[in-house]
Amino acid sequence: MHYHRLPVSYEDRHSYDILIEDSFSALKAEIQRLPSYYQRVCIVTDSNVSQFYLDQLRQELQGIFQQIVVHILPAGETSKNLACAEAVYEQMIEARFDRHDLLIALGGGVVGDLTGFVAATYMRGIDYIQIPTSLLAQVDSSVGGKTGIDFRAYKNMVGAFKMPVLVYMNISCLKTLDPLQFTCGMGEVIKYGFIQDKGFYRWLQTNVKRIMSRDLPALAQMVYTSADIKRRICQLDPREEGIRSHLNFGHTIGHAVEKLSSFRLYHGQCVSIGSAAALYLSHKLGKISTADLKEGIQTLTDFGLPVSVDPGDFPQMTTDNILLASKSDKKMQGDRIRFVILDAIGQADTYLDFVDDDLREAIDFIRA
Ligand SMILES: NC(=O)c1ccc[n+]([C@@H]2O[C@H](COP(=O)([O-])OP(=O)(O)OC[C@H]3O[C@@H](n4cnc5c(N)ncnc54)[C@H](O)[C@@H]3O)[C@@H](O)[C@H]2O)c1
Ligand SMILES: O=C(O)C(=O)C[C@@H](O)[C@H](O)[C@H](O)COP(=O)(O)O
Ligand SMILES: [Zn+2]
Repeated sequence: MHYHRLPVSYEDRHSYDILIEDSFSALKAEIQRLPSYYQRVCIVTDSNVSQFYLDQLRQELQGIFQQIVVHILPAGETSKNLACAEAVYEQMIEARFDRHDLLIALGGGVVGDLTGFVAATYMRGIDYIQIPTSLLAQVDSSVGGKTGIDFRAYKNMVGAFKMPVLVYMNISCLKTLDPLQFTCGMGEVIKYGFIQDKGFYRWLQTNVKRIMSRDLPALAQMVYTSADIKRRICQLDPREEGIRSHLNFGHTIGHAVEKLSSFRLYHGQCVSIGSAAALYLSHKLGKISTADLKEGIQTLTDFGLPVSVDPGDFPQMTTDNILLASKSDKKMQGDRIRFVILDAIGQADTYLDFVDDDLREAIDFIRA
């Protein structure tokens, strides 16, 4: 049994726990430990995850709630929009949900971000629990309370910070994740090595086989270390006023590529491509060696991640379009991009002084 409890404290007097388990069996007790009593719950999930885990979750929740409502979204990024959020509001209004009821997000980052956003906005805010089932959601999106939706294909353009009351991870769920989606999660995992923890980066490099074969103890260690790194950063800076921006490593050009692919490329793949560009720029500044750059690219590749886009597959991915889209992400300071670079492997910083030609060079590096 893998059992870890990681408390996340924020804004002086608030906190929630992250539970890392290998089943759902401790969930009921964890909900009963929460300080509030909830009459009703709405489980938001998607069309894939519901087939694997909805019945199990319902069983676990028997006897805690007077009513269990379920909302199933079509799986995938194209559901992370206002219309899908509205459909959840409608169902909650029909079932007469009020602020004392609860939402549960059962699924990947799409379900988690959207459910968190509904929780932040329904009647000006109700409680929600994250039950992340994808690797990406366990290592990243379920922690830290960044919630939101895409708006007119702009990634996460509308959203709110809303902390969950509990994050419950069952790492056994990772067994049913398809290989491509598993790889996507690795894009965010490797990010933690790059920005924060060289020892973890080395551990990942020496454990590729165990991780890719989903050896449960290896996954437990990896999910724990990742969630712990994210937890520590979010505790220091819950609203991204400083160090939390380091979690955006790979995301400026990554979000641009994700948008221009019309979400045909997955978030984790785009983070990997964006990381390759950010490694290139860190090298250009003389912060990391040529060997570090090559090794970084190799590490991403070893976990099956892409490090470039083929403009033949995506004709709209011109250098200028990627540059323009990078500038329309949320990380502008005046007319300059707040770009996350590495000072060294395991140490991130932000840099404001890239000119368009620097960025074009990095974009050309990832346009294979
Ligand atoms: N809020 C944050 O801090 C944060 C952090 C990182 C990413 N994100 C967001 O998260 C989203 C990406 O999350 P994702 O990669 O989990 O995508 P996702 O939610 O679309 O899940 C990926 C796919 O895996 C399926 N799936 C999930 N768990 C499964 C399981 N256990 N077994 C079988 N299938 C399963 C889903 O149905 C989906 O088809 C993006 O929208 C991204 O912007 C948010
Ligand atoms: O939690 C954070 O902070 C992150 O930046 C984590 C990222 O992996 C995640 O993709 C996040 O949603 C990006 O945030 P955004 O503000 O750039 O949309
Ligand atoms: Zn991300």
